[in-house]
Amino acid sequence: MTTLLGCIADDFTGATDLAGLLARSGVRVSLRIGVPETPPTETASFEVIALKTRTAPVSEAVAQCRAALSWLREAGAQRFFWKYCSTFDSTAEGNIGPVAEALMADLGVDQTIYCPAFPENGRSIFMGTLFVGEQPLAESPMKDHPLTPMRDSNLMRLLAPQVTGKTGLVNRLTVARGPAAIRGTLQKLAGQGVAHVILDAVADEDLQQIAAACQTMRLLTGGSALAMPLPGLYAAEGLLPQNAGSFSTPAIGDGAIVLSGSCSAMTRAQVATYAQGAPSHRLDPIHLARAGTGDAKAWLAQQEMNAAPIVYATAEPEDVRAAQTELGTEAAGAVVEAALAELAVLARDQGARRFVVAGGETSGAVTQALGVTQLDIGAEIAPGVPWTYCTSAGQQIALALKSGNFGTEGFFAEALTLLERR
Ligand SMILES: Nc1ncnc2c1ncn2[C@@H]1O[C@H](COP(=O)(O)OP(=O)(O)O)[C@@H](O)[C@H]1O
Ligand SMILES: O=C(O)[C@@H](O)C(=O)COP(=O)(O)O
Repeated sequence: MTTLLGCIADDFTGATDLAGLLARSGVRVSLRIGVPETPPTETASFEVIALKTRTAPVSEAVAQCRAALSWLREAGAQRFFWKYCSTFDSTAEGNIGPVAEALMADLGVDQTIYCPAFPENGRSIFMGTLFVGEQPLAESPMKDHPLTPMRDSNLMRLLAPQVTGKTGLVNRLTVARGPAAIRGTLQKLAGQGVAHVILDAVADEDLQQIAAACQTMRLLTGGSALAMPLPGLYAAEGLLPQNAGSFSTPAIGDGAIVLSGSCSAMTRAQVATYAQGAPSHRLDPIHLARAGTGDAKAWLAQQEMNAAPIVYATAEPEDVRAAQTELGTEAAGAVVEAALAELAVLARDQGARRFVVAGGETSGAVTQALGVTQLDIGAEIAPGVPWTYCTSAGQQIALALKSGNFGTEGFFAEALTLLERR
């Protein structure tokens, strides 16, 4: 099937979030892990390529995203979506802006839009300022993120240093006036040479108006919620074939494991809740760096996968800072990611078939270690977190890749229960 929308996501939880929101429309969404090594053959109307580029060096992120774009164009896509985090997670150099500029250059477009708003999960944008719930981004727990601490809430100030072109804003007052007003302002800004336009959105209705105004643009950028209206809009354009449809859920074995490398406020609460009722093992990055994974592997070997144990490195901000001071930020993250990836493979070999993974970088490491290349999208557990299905070493498995900030306190148990009921 010819691909209508080709999407590139900068991390794995972001990719499943996007795929899940597109799949709400009932269309089949295919998610590839990394840029496929073979040319596109059996493609879906909506293709998402998951990359692990959020904190990669700029040149590497740009090269991977351009390769993904090229594969998606080969699959027939004419329109593209660059998905990044609803909290605009990025470093001072990128990679949101540099990737957008590279994709624009490859597609020959002069302007694109940026809208990370995800109202259902409390992310809204007003006058260019990004809010998490009622707090400006830089006052939210995102200020303490281990890899991308967000210390400014103004999207124009965050984006401007990441791009070479001019930045501008379509504010909420214009967005509320609907697609014609939005298009008019975008054209006016284009006349002033503004290439990178941030759009305010505080509710799903705003995103619907923005998507309707911009659905024919070759490149859109933003959070998953901006893409959610696109299948409906494409159907109204007569672009969606009748048989674009869905996929049937496979049977999955009972063994389960929860792996958490996210240190977000929500994940900390989720780990504390789940660990009260399940076997748990905490990973300490300093111990891992000195002594390796021997203790963790020995603990795991004694666990029944039917008891759905949890292994976590999730820690309070002061403990994360202590590990980073001792090991360096990158090395502290890497040692945890490598340990959780190794344990995921051992758990699979011990019979785990359902994997709940918390954290975007963590999910990338685990999914890659499990040798997964493609995911089908199933039921949504919480807004932006679907169950996904794939094979690993010849076994049918299910993965729930949870963004650090998503879900409520009972998420881990809820995820496993939802799968049991199906
Ligand atoms: N105790 C810890 N100390 C330092 N870094 C940690 C610790 N626990 C996890 N990390 C690292 O923090 C990062 C969390 O990022 P990620 O998995 O993307 O979570 P989130 O989805 O919350 O952003 C990962 O690189 C992880 O390995
Ligand atoms: O847009 C979002 O918030 C998520 O889809 C996302 O990108 C998740 O990133 P992590 O919080 O790093 O898991």
